[in-house]
Amino acid sequence: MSFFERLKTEASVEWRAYTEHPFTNGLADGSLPEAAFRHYLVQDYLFLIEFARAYALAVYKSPRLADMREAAAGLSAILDVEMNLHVKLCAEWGLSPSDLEQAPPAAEMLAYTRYVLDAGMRGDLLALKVALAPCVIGYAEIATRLASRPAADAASNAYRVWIAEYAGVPYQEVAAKARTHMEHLADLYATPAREAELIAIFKEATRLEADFWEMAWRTGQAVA
Ligand SMILES: Cc1ncc(CO)c(N)n1
Repeated sequence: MSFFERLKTEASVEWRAYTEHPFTNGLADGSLPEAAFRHYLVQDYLFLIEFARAYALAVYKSPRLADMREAAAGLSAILDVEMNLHVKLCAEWGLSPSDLEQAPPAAEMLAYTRYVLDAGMRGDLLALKVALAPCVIGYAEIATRLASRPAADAASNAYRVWIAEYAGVPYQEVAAKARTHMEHLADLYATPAREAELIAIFKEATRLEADFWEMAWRTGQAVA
C-alpha cells in the first residue's frame, strides 16, 4: 500500500466526512444554497492566500533544489491559476479582488491555515506536505467524484464551473504531482517511528477540511 493510501486508511472516518460532506453533494446536483457557496468562496480566497504562504514555507523547508521547484510550482498554481476562478466567480456578485482580500476571516479558515502553517513550521518538508495533502489531493478526488454525476455539468447547475475547474486536467495534474512528490519524500524521510506523527497531522488537516465545508454549509442552512 502506498504512503498516501495508508494515511487515508488510518484516517478513513475523517476522510469520508470530508470528501462526502453534504456540501459537496450540493455542488454536484446544484442544490447548494447560493449563500453557502458565496461564503465558502470568499473564505476560500483568504484560505488560498494563506496556503500560498504555506507553499512559500515549503520552498524554505526544501532540502533539495528539486523540492524547491516543486513547492514554487505549487505556489504559482495557487497565485496564478486557482485564485482566478475565485475572482471570476465572485465578480458575478459584484465582489472585487480587494473586497475579497478585506473580507473578515472566519474562525474555521484561520484554524485550518494556522494548523498547516504550524505543522510546517515545527516539522520538516514531509510533515508540511502531509498537512497540505488533504487539500490538494482531496479536492482532485472530490471533483472527480462530483464530475461523474449527471447533473454536474448541466447548464442549470450554477456550480458546474467550479466542478470543471477541479476535475479538469490542469488541476488533476497538480494534484497527481503533489501525490508523487509526497510519496518520494515519504520514501526518504518517513520512518516507522514517525508514522504515528504523520498520521495525526493528516487526520487533523482532514478534520479541518470537513469543518471548512461545515462552516459554509451552516450559512446555507441559516438562510434557507
Ligand atoms: C479549503 C480548501 N481546500 C482545498 C482547496 C484546493 O486547493 C481549496 N481551494 N480550499
